Amino acid sequence: MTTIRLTNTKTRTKEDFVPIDPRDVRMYVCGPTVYDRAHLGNARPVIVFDVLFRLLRHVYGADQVTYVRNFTDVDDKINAEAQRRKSLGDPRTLEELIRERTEETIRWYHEDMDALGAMRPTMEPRATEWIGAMIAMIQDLIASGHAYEKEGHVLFRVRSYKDYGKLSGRSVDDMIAGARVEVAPFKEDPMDFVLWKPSTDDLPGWDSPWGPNNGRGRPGWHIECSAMSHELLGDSFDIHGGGIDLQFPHHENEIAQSACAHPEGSFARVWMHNEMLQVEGKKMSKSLGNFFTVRDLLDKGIPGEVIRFVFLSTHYSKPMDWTEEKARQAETELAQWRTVTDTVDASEVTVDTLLALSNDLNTHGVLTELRRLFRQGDHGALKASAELVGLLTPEVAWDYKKQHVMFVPLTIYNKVLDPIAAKIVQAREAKDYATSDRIRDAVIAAGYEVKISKAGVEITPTEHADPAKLEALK
Ligand SMILES: Nc1ncnc2c1ncn2[C@@H]1O[C@H](COP(=O)(O)OP(=O)(O)OP(=O)(O)O)[C@@H](O)[C@H]1O
Ligand SMILES: [Zn+2]
Repeated sequence: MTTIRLTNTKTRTKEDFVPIDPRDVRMYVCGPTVYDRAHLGNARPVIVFDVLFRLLRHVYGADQVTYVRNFTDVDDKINAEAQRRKSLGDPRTLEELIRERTEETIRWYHEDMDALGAMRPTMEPRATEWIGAMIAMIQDLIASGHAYEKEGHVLFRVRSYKDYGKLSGRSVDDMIAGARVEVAPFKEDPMDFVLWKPSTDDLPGWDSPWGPNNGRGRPGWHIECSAMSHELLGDSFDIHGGGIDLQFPHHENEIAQSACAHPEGSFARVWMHNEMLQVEGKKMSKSLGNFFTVRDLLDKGIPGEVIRFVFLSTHYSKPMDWTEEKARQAETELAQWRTVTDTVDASEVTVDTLLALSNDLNTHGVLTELRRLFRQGDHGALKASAELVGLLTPEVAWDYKKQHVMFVPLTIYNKVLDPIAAKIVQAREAKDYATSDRIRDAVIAAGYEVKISKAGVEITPTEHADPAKLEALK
């Protein structure tokens, strides 16, 4: 059986992945807070963990892998949007408006992530459906001295958990010095974080054992993931994932809660974090306002498969940018691959594809292998290997005869252009620059742009392109 190796953030090393139970491999990934459309950065963990899900299914069997990704549907940002609608005169109750907001956001999320070819996780629990489990877990934490109630709030006593900070490699004192921890009168220690907080009558709330008004309140964000992962995956499971921005405090807090409530278990064995999609060196985020949504790109006509390809071209552990140039190149390659695999049956995933992917999800290496298969004309293997990373599948099919990313309206003249590009490369390799220049000039005269670089020769039609003039050059 293939050995998968994954970089475990907890140990900071690449480790052989050994599932607790190979017949039931279990993964939890922190999902979105459903208050608005997903931005392109939010799509990165979806694609990264979709690729891992596909690999696990390939290695252990499609029915032997459970992937849970939650929806956080209780949050101040959701309430704020509902309140905004109410203030604009919507006659419905705040509860109805909140429900409407979360429902529509979940629907959008599914539509957008489906368009990127991401498989739906096995289970997608909503926080509001698991409040009972959260309350029970908080009660256990209070009973064992790891949490306390004060003024209707319940707080986790961070100093009661000696390993706090291990995941992110920080000491509690460093964290206090460096972090934006909220100092509040109801906290014994500034590091303590909220497990439960009171709710007013007009905001979403559930009865609880804590505080006045039947303890009407709502859970803190961190306890949601600890409770839902425990309910659905048990005391110990294999992989926990999310973006690196969640490592501290969210994941640190999840670990503290789960380890203290279920000391008999090991919670997640492997922690994996994807790096950020950036815009000019900064994390793409709602709060910085430097974002565009997945839907913006799809509406521009950029195929979801192209977006997926661009993400796969950078390793998940490296920051990356979105550029139109990357999208254009991705589209060109995918169009070529789709042209040759369209009527071909998938054969077998190649050994090199599996080796690259099993090596800590080296998706860039997989693309290199796919290029090799394309060049060698091994189209059945190209299709099978591409499908393993969610490319060339029917779910993300698009009209590849039409160009989408460039704004010049054109068809892709691969069949003519490829042999001409190859001739230029051959002439240059033979140092016959007179011939390569002659062909290049003729191609330009036919209305094409020619880019020659170390990576190869790229010919793209301009709006004046006249394919008939190329026939003689073939
Ligand atoms: N720029 C980014 N690049 C990669 N992953 C990201 C980026 N921004 C958020 N994520 C990830 O998206 C997932 C959903 O996060 P969440 O719903 O908390 O995001 P958000 O609150 O909409 O984002 P923001 O960080 O923009 O406020 C998390 O796994 C998070 O790590
Ligand atoms: Zn989480």
